[in-house]
Amino acid sequence: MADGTPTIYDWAGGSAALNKLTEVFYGHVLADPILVPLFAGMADDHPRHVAMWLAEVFGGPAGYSETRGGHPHMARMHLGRRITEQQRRRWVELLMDSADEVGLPDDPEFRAVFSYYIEWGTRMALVYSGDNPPPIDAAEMPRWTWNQTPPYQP
Ligand code: HEM
Repeated sequence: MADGTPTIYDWAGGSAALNKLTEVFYGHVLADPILVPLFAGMADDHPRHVAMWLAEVFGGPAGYSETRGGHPHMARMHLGRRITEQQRRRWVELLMDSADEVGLPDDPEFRAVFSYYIEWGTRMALVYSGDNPPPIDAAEMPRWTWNQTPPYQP
């Protein structure tokens, strides 16, 4: 960032860390009875695309917008999937477990901002997946910054 504060992407460990996270996470998703009905047919490169998305949201390279269709494509991928609250909760739970498993930073500031995005993003995915999705092109790519919890750098 301009003032020298690392981006959330950098703090997380960059693309290598996010790819590791999504690889491990979707492994758990495919083994989960509540989530597998939604993901059984997912593309092999789905974990890599979600890692690209997260990188961009958290202040890293804009690869998802440049090569994958940006926010409209992401939103469209959730249309009509009828995600339930139980599935959303499990998705969050498995992602947080995976964050621990792959050793994402566990300082309170990083985890707070990470959870903030994941809570919002999963609720948006549920909204897009339901009966009255918002217009696909109305939203911009979300960009998450530290806000109230800048990293603690002694
Ligand atoms: C912060 C939360 C979320 C993020 C960042 C996210 C991200 C994404 C992205 C980027 C794609 C498109 C990948 C591509 O470009 O091909 C996608 C697709 C998909 N998402 Fe999400 N998602 C979120 C929440 C959820 C939740 C809560 C569910 C269900 C419980 C879900 C189910 C799916 C499914 C089934 C697909 C299609 C997978 C495939 O067939 O390849 N997503 N998601």
